Amino acid sequence: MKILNVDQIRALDQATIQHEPIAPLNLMERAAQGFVEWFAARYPNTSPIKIFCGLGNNGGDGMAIARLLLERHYTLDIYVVRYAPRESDDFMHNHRRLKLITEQVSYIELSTDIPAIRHNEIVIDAILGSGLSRPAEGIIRSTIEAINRAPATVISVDIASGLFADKPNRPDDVIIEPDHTVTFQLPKLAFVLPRNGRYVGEWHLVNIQLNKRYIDLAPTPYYYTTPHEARLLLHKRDRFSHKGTYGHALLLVGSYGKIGAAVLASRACLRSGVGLLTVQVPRCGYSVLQTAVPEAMCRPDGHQYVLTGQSEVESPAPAEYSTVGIGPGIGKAPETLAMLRELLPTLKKPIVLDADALNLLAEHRELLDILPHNSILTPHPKEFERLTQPWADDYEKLNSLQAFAKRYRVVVILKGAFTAVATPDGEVHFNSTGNPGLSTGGTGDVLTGVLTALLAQGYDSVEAAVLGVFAHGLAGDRAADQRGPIGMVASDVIDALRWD
Ligand SMILES: NC(=O)C1=CN([C@@H]2O[C@H](COP(=O)(O)OP(=O)(O)OC[C@H]3O[C@@H](n4cnc5c(N)ncnc54)[C@H](OP(=O)(O)O)[C@@H]3O)[C@@H](O)[C@H]2O)[C@@H](O)CC1
Ligand SMILES: [K+]
Repeated sequence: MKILNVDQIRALDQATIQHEPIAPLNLMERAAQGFVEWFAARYPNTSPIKIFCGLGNNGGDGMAIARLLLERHYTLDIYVVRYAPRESDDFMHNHRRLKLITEQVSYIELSTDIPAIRHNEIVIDAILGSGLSRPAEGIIRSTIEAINRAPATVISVDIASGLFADKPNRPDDVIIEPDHTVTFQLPKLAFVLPRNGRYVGEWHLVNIQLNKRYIDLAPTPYYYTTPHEARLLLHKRDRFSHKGTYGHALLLVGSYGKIGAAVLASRACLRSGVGLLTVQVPRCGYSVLQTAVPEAMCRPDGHQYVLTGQSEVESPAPAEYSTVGIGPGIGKAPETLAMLRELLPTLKKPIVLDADALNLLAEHRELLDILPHNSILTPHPKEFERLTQPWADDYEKLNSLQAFAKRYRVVVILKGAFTAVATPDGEVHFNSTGNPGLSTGGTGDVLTGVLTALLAQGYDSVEAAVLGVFAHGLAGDRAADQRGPIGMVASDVIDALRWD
């Protein structure tokens, strides 16, 4: 699913009006109906509601929503924040229509007009929408502050008032902090950026049949992976396939005290459909791995405690495997750095790099230039910062992510809520699965195993990254259902992986 910017959203609105064709007012009505249907399904009881409307089209939506809620017999106090002399045409029309069925519309011009909000109330925020052109000031600011102070449930229409949809706010901007945002059809970039968490809450999409052709043609680097899209990426298994069909992966993982990471990555790789798996661990990990992961072949490293890449066991060179996954638990020993230096130039196919492999790249940046093109890097934000530089806000981080992936022709998976997959072509795919329970030791090792398995099976790097991140997050969601987000551990995520 595409994520469009504010100018495109406005043009999409116009394209829908022109080509459907539909009158602007009817499109607003459709948006309001969509919101009210969502609302009624979620809050069937008539809790008292306070709705705050601005004077633009977001306020117009609010006026129409107020009318539709009254028709459904909700108990409603309606407020218009009169911050300017100007009102949009569609606001005016819906204001008039509302006044035909109720006298009870109050106007907020001074702080003393702002009502007290009680804890059992629901606040609907329709003050400012995607037309925000400057930070909220004056009476809008005071109203937002009062709503944020209130102990009520807050639901924003389209976007929290005061939040820019596609560019950074200033740190001292006053923005609604909703429990839910109900937005129209497509997510906004602001929704998937971590620092906006409190200004978005849980967000929900309401389909209002905006012009499909415009959406299909609109250029954007930003996408949000839906379950349907993820499923389309999944390769079907051929009935006549055999284990050779699904590749032979090599994992270079583990060091003394971190053999667990090797076990997790290996188990996840096997649970993600790899045909054959060989795991190279330092000698101290040999018995552990052979016992904990009997399905994998193990080639013990020549070194007792860290990886050097040497092995006493006869086996093919890493370049002969379908792919290689390097990083979980490897540490940063000089021998391991030397291994990386020697290994990288020999590899021609994309590989997966994680954890200390990334930290070694950050400390020895010349290695970045010899990464096989289309390799997948899986940093968390701190690791990515070490690879690049600190950022002032999420938008700067996003630019830096896109620039890095393009420059080194790699796929970068920046982990977090709405994990971002940046491609060498400059696209970013935000993931839709996962939960805070995944912030626990070992889940990154699991992801490395998953991605290594997908590359080994012949997925291209972008598909592997988008699908792998989605499936990993979904497994995390299933694990959280079973165990709760606090009690779940990385092994639960492996057990919850499913590929159908
Ligand atoms: N696109 C779609 O698909 C659909 C969109 N729909 C709805 O339309 C909404 C967008 O409507 P919108 O463009 O009228 O914007 P909105 O935010 O209501 O108001 C802008 C007004 O406020 C003003 N203003 C801005 N910032 C300000 C500030 N800090 N302090 C004070 N004033 C400020 C600004 O003034 P100006 O910048 O011109 O000076 C302008 O007058 C969208 O969020 C959704 O709810 C649905 O109905 C149908 C489908
Ligand atoms: K709003």
